[in-house]
Amino acid sequence: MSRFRTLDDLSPEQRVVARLDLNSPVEDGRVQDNRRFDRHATTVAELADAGHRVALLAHQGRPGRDTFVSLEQHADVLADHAGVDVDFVPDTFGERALSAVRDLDGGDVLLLENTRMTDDELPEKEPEEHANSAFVKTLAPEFDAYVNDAYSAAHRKHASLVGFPLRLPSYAGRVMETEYEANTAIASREFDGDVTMVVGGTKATDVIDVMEALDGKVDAFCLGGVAGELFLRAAGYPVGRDVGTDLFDEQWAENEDTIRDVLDEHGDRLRLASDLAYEGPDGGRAEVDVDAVEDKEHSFLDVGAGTVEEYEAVVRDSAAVFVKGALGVFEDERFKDGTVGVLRAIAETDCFSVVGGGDTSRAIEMYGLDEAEFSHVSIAGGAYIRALTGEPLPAVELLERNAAGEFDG
Ligand SMILES: Nc1ncnc2c1ncn2[C@@H]1O[C@H](COP(=O)(O)OP(=O)(O)O)[C@@H](O)[C@H]1O
Ligand SMILES: O=C(OP(=O)(O)O)[C@H](O)COP(=O)(O)O
Repeated sequence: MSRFRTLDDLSPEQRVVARLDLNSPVEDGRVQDNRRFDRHATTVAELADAGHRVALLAHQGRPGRDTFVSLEQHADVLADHAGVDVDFVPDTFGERALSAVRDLDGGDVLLLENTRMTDDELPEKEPEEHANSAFVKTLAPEFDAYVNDAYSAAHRKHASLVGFPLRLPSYAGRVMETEYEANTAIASREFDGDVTMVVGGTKATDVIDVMEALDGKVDAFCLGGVAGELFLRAAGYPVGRDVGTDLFDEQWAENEDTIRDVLDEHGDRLRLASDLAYEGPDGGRAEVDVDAVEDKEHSFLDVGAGTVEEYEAVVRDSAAVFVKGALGVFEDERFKDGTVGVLRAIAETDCFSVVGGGDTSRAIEMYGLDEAEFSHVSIAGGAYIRALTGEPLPAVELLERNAAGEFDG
């Protein structure tokens, strides 16, 4: 059971300031719709339907990046998903914002401007310091309650995430609640059978951290992606070729010793690819057994058909499966088989399943899998990794401390 309060504990008709994570891809200045809008819409609609006056805080991008844009478009996308009007004010805690907040009636929803456009938001500081920032000190008195729904940003110690619980009664939104429960399940739940982790993607350190942290909790790790190739290299296979990328050699140089140690220590639990896929001479998918690979002759972009079968069998025998990172470059249809094959096996199996990581979970809709067949599809990347590895999430800790009465009076 969670140790924070939820929307079930919120008194009626409150003035609520709610923190969402609407941080999204931006292409040619257009914000791309994605799961984050749909998920947060549940919390927003529930707050509006209950008659609260609702002001929303969220961020987009970081200063200096192309994705650092206003939240004006986000208001419309969110409104479409939530089925309620979402007004927008291009101000976060200045006079225009305060005036719009004071004009809210019960059931109204207002999105304030990108929190990262204020100087107070981004510095990673202790909650006490953030609670004394002009941002938090100005906004907090306008509200009766703070709701944090931004699980996927909960690893950041930013003002809008850790400052308000020192000043207002605080509650987890529905996204925060469900993400927390599913993503900590590997550490907090007992499963009646084997627990499997499917780990891939591009970041070797993510994979290493997860494997080290979950050693006692996981019966089998099925490896793929760039990380899988680096483990194959440690096992003596000449794979992992950089062609115009710095995915392999740089990560190898930085992590070789750790990868070798993990392989020595946990080798009996690791499943490495027995075959790999690459672009053949005719431009189609070609495959080769890892035993037959000549010195870095190909760029491998997926695990091979034999490996997919082996991993599918492991999944079918599991009571719980957690996924972090793709097994191949699934965005290219030729190299989707590993990622999609394993996801399909999970969907068809009656196991507890969590799929995390923004990129990997995109494969679900890209290839027409039914999200409802998974126990949980996380909208978090960095926070999901931290939950899996047991690292604390500062914003969650603040909700817990608030519920424990630490800041009352
Ligand atoms: N062999 C590979 N070579 C290059 N990229 C790969 C390979 N296998 C997987 N990927 C890429 O890994 C990405 C997902 O990696 P990552 O960012 O670590 O995971 P997530 O976003 O799910 O947390 C996918 O977009 C995929 O294209
Ligand atoms: O998208 C986010 O994290 P993610 O890329 O790890 O999923 C969060 O909104 C945090 O954003 P940040 O990594 O710019 O602090």
